[in-house]
Amino acid sequence: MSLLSSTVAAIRPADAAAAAQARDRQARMTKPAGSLGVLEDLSIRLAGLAGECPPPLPEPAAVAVFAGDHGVHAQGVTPWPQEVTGQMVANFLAGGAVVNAFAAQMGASVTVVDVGVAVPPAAGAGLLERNVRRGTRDMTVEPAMTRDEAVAAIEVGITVAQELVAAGHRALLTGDMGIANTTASAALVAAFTGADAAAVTGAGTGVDAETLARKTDVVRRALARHGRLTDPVEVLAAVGGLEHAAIAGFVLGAAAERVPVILDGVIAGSAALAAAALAPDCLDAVVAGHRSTEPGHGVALEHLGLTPLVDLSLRLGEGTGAVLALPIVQASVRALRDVATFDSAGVTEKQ
Ligand SMILES: Cc1cc2ncn([C@H]3O[C@H](COP(=O)(O)O)[C@@H](O)[C@H]3O)c2cc1C
Ligand SMILES: O=C(O)c1cccnc1
Repeated sequence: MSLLSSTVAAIRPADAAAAAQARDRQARMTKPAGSLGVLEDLSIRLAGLAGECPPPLPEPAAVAVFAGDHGVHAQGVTPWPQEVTGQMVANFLAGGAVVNAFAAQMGASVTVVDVGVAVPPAAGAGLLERNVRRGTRDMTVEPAMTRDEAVAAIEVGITVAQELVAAGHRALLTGDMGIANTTASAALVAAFTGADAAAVTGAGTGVDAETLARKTDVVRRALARHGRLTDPVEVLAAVGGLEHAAIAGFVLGAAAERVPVILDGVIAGSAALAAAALAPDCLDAVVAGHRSTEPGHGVALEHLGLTPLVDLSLRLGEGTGAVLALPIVQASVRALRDVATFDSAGVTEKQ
């Protein structure tokens, strides 16, 4: 059996008994019932995922930044040159990017994975070199990847998740780097949700009105070029990116390991649509870290039935929004684990 098939087969639904235990404990903790709002639901979900109440604290945490380039860059969908992807990979490794600063603040490690960079930096300390090909093909002309390339990139993501869990991590966070990848993200969201190109295509790194119109047309042409696709791997291969495929695999790998995975922005949201189409139960492991300003991100989250934890008008990627949500996820478990009950603390309950 392939790694993808065995991983999908290993994904099981949440444990209802552990979730019920967590729900019961939330009602007995020394606070008015329901007063922790979304954090109560989150702790119940994480208990169901772990199959025990309380679940393990989601730490240590690891961000995996998957980097890849895009043939659709040739269509003028972003003002940034393609070589910025590889240059930013070097910046992540040197600790100089925003995700490094946020990860240092939150006590998370940063792992950088070259799954499809066109011009990678010279082999540097710490880079996971798992390059499947040096960038995708132009989706407006032909499928961005072959099916085999898409599966290989998915399996890179699964393997990285397995390696991080084997190293002791108990929270996985998605990160991305890939100039032009908001175009592929928009195409994936449209393909998986049926939304119109105009409803899911956004400004990305900050394109002008003319570029946004061209980008929307590129997404529309790519969707028309590939027709209606139903198989999730075919969708990824047609209009996705190597980092999208790897992030889909990373989500599946985390779910199979029953470790929570916190999603970043539109790149992760669009990749999660593919993961959920391959194994719907993987969503029990998924936490939406934040909502980015990209319109396709809100559409993806709604389709997945996920509520983002923070909404700070970020539009960066790299894993930054996922890292900001990490302490909220950790606090939800800490409360379930450490807060006394009315009985144990001798606090009188309401009449
Ligand atoms: C310096 C720099 C750092 C970044 N960090 C993340 N992105 C983000 O922007 C890119 C997607 O936007 P678009 O589709 O408009 O090209 C991705 O690489 C994403 O991670 C960056 C972009 C730049 C330029
Ligand atoms: O939603 C995101 O994460 C995003 C938005 C713009 C550019 N890069 C990433």
